[in-house]
Amino acid sequence: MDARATIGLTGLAVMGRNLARNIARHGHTIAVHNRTTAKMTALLDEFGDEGDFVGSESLEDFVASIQQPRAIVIMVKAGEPTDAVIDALVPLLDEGDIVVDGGNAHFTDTLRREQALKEKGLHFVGMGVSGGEEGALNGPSIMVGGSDDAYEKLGPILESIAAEVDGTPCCAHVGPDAAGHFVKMVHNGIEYADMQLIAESYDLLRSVAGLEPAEIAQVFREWNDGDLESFLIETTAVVLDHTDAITGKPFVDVVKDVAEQKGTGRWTVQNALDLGVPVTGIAEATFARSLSGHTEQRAAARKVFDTEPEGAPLDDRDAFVDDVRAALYASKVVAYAQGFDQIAAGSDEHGWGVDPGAMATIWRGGCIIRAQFLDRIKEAYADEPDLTTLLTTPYFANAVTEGADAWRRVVATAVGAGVPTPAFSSSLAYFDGLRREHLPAALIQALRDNFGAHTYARVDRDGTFHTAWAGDLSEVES
Ligand SMILES: NC(=O)C1=CN([C@@H]2O[C@H](COP(=O)(O)OP(=O)(O)OC[C@H]3O[C@@H](n4cnc5c(N)ncnc54)[C@H](OP(=O)(O)O)[C@@H]3O)[C@@H](O)[C@H]2O)C=CC1
Ligand SMILES: O=C(CO)[C@H](O)[C@H](O)COP(=O)(O)O
Repeated sequence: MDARATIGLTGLAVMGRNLARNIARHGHTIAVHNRTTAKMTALLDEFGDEGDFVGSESLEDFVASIQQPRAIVIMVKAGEPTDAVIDALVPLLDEGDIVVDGGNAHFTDTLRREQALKEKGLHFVGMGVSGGEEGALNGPSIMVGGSDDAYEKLGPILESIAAEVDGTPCCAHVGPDAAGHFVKMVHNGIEYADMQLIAESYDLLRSVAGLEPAEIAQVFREWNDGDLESFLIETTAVVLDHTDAITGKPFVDVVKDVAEQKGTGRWTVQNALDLGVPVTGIAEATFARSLSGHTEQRAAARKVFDTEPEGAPLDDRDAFVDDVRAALYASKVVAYAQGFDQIAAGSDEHGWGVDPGAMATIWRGGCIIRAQFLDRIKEAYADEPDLTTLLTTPYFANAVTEGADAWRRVVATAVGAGVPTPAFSSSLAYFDGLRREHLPAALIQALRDNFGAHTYARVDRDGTFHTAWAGDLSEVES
């Protein structure tokens, strides 16, 4: 077998197939393989003339067709399938070869795999890829974790196929081992929050303002001309404008209101709990998907609680629409600020040295959460690399301050009308929690000390104290 491919890719479903075409279109000879051979031959039949592909039916021939040191990208289902492919590949590889997992792996799996392959003299790269089917083909955002040596070989190929914004590729070496998959996980968490906020805006515009989907699509198109400009806002307009061919109804009305999830949002929340980072927007977005799936409970509740709250009539529909826009923007700022907090905390915990400004830079193009305001986040980190929170930087502070009254009116209106807005409400609560001088956490500490002698700190002196609640109420320093 002539080893002429500069890179190999196994796993030719939607993502892998398009990523392989993207690599080939950029002049790299690529070896391709899939467990089920038909996907490989279909790729060559349909798109073989787009570049230089080397197709193999067996994993042995696939590996033999790649120049050493080999770089092999795995694009298969995350979890056990990825382990199965790694286990089959490793015996066929040579020291110094690079195994790249481009799937949505849990970062702890990546830590484990990186360690195991390092012991065999192999590089393991955890690579987050965002952009869906279209991005994979025309330029995704790529978050690479792994050794410097591995990036030295892979970087030029990956940077050539990534999206570009202002001449900068949306691809970065995020840090060692699992840094890339960690950042991709949080990216997906932010994606959950972004989508939930958009969904809540849609619900309010429809249920409270009484707009039809096509009218809401027009609102989203207008919003996309301002600060909210982003892939998801633009895509929402496209989806809301779509009419179902079978029923003639708005497409959104024929889709079951049960949101599924593959795991990255849940992992983000689980990890945030471990790190102690309040990612309230992402958590509420994840729970909202779970709630939508509890169809039996929802049916039972609808039977019992079948009266809609009256709510206050809207005085001015246009003003309400504008309030929803401001609330959406403020809540979105909170969700991103929380996500960046989690990236910083994860990076500290694992010693990855992630540059948050670089993440904002590579998310500006190619990925699902690409948005105009990522330029602002990039600038904020350039001005102050060790930011305490994005929320207090001048641009974002101004955005939430200006939007705060509208945000409160929207949440109050939603509560009055019985329209659930968990992401709007929790983002506002987070903002208020941050900015208040005194939090009721003082009472929680006092209660903990009362029932469990957990101790507390005082506002007026250093030290740790306990009150003898069951005795004479005297205080002792502990
Ligand atoms: N879809 C998307 O928008 C995005 C997906 N991702 C991630 O990229 C990866 C690929 O996603 P996608 O293209 O959607 O495909 P899927 O996640 O649906 O995975 C299908 C691929 O996995 C292969 N596969 C499954 N089990 C095994 C196994 N035990 N051994 C060998 N191969 C196996 C399939 O081979 P076969 O054809 O033989 O069944 C097929 O090539 C996933 O990890 C996904 O999370 C990342 C970003 C976006
Ligand atoms: O990684 C992605 C985009 O960046 C995928 O689209 C992601 O799998 C979507 O997640 P879920 O299916 O949980 O909504």
